[in-house]
Amino acid sequence: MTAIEATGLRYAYPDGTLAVDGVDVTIDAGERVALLGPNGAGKSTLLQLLGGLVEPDAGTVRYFGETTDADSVRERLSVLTQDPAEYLFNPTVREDLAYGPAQQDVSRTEVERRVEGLADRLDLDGLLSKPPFRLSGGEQRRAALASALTVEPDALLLDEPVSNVDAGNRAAILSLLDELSAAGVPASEASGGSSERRSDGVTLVTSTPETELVPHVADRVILLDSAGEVVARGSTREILTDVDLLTDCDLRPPQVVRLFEGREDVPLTVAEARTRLDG
Ligand SMILES: Nc1ncnc2c1ncn2[C@@H]1O[C@H](COP(=O)(O)OP(=O)(O)OP(=O)(O)O)[C@@H](O)[C@H]1O
Repeated sequence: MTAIEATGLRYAYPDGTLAVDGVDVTIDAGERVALLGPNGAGKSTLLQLLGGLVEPDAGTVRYFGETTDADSVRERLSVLTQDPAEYLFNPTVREDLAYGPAQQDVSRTEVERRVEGLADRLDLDGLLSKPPFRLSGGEQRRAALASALTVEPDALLLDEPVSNVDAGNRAAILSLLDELSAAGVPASEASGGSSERRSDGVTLVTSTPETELVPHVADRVILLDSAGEVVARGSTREILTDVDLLTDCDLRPPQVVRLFEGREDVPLTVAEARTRLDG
């Protein structure tokens, strides 16, 4: 099944800046895709168009093969922009995390279970009773991510999910995303709950200018250049090992790729490199 199918997307900001021009994107259910490109390439704009937060000037986006009305699938689609304040508007972090599922037909006990489970996974336990505007920038990002996950979406669109997040929390976020996409296990179940298991993993679309992040969140890459054109599509391996292509797009290839450049089976991550060196 197709999770998101976009054709001919075009969007110009009111000042005339053409951010996305004629982009087609098809993302299958359960896929992990990265929108990779330098600053200003149009990744955030494209992500917001795909998530139905912004109306395109031209083109359409179809969700789950069913509808072009993003609002009718809001329960299945979570979009996390770069601005945590868009998700944190209640008096406390706990209420922010509970807000999404509370709008749906989810029991109070289940809402509470999801909130506690995600707070535990994302190191927010001690912050639940705080007003969100009193959190640090990195804490706000984690709280916003948690609030996007408490609805247990089928598709998750994330704009630079680990920017401004420290190493420990980055690892926690990546491991949570890995579980969600790999097995489709809702986060609350991962922390000991009992909700139903999805047959597919969560569809994950991540926008980032960071090549090092891509192997952790995507199996496929849509590469944009600084002019906002889609210049390549391919597997994470194909794109990340093409050093010239990345450099032409003003992106830095992963350090480990540079280190092993020209050899067979270039590792994409330090963990892969270590396995190779040990093996
Ligand atoms: N509100 C706005 N008004 C006018 N132009 C904008 C606005 N927001 C973004 N742009 C422009 O649209 C283009 C695409 O911006 P976008 O934020 O989508 O890029 P990006 O690839 O996400 O960049 P970054 O990696 O820096 O987040 C850029 O040229 C940017 O200057």
